[in-house]
Amino acid sequence: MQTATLETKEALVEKKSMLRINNVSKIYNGSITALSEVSLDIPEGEFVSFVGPSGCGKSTIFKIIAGLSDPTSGKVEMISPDKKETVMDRNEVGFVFQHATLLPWKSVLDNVSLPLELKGVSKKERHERGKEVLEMVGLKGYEKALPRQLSGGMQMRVSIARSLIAKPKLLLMDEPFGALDEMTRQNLHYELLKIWEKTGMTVLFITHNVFESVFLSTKIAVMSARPGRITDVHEVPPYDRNETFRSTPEFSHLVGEISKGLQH
Ligand SMILES: Nc1ncnc2c1ncn2[C@@H]1O[C@H](COP(=O)(O)OP(=O)(O)OP(=O)(O)O)[C@@H](O)[C@H]1O
Repeated sequence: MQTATLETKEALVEKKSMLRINNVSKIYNGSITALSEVSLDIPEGEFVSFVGPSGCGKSTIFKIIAGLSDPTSGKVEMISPDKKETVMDRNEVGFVFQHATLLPWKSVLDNVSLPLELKGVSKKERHERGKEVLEMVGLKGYEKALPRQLSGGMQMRVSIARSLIAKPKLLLMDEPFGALDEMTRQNLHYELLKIWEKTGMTVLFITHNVFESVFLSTKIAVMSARPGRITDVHEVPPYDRNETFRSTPEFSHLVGEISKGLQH
């Protein structure tokens, strides 16, 4: 009798798709082709980075996924894990931008709770949940602080906490660490990976930093200059995401491959 090893069994269980980008093109003002026939299938729970030159349409893809912009042709399907039908429910999508965009007059807790306030959730409930997500991003004790009293890295943590409060299934992060210094950025890499592992969310992440993409992702989509196309998709093998990984030959090899792909 043949018995499959654990790895073989796991390989046989195909991961469910969470997002299907089908032949998406986007032409702005009838003349600027930002995206040309972009297709990508993203299984549930993946961490996918998009790297590519400035202006290749990375933010445009995110806007289309979030339903903030319509594709000129093609479609994006988001498959909710909880429901049978294919849905594109904006409530299940969280967004984090490069700048924290916090309201300066509101406390950290009120900033984080804002999405629930807008939905009419009671103060007691949204503050409870706000405290939970602040703890997740390592900001317990800063509930009453104002944004100006925090460093850039801490403000970004608040922004991440705010995106988590509605428990998104899919988190879109558009160069969230681009404005931060290297040490802060690396610390946030660990925090983000912990959150990703704990929540099981699918994360899509835009970055110009190839090292960052290799460190964080399970999959990396490399894009060409305008009109943006996906030219390569790299799978990052499972590994322990710790400091040692950054100095391994596998890490350097992947960084080299992706950097080469970006030059084409
Ligand atoms: N609303 C718009 N109207 C017209 N052109 C636009 C609009 N939004 C984006 N573009 C153009 O579409 C192309 C893709 O823009 P997009 O912001 O998606 O690229 P990107 O890869 O995210 O760039 P960056 O890395 O610099 O942020 C660019 O040439 C941009 O100028």
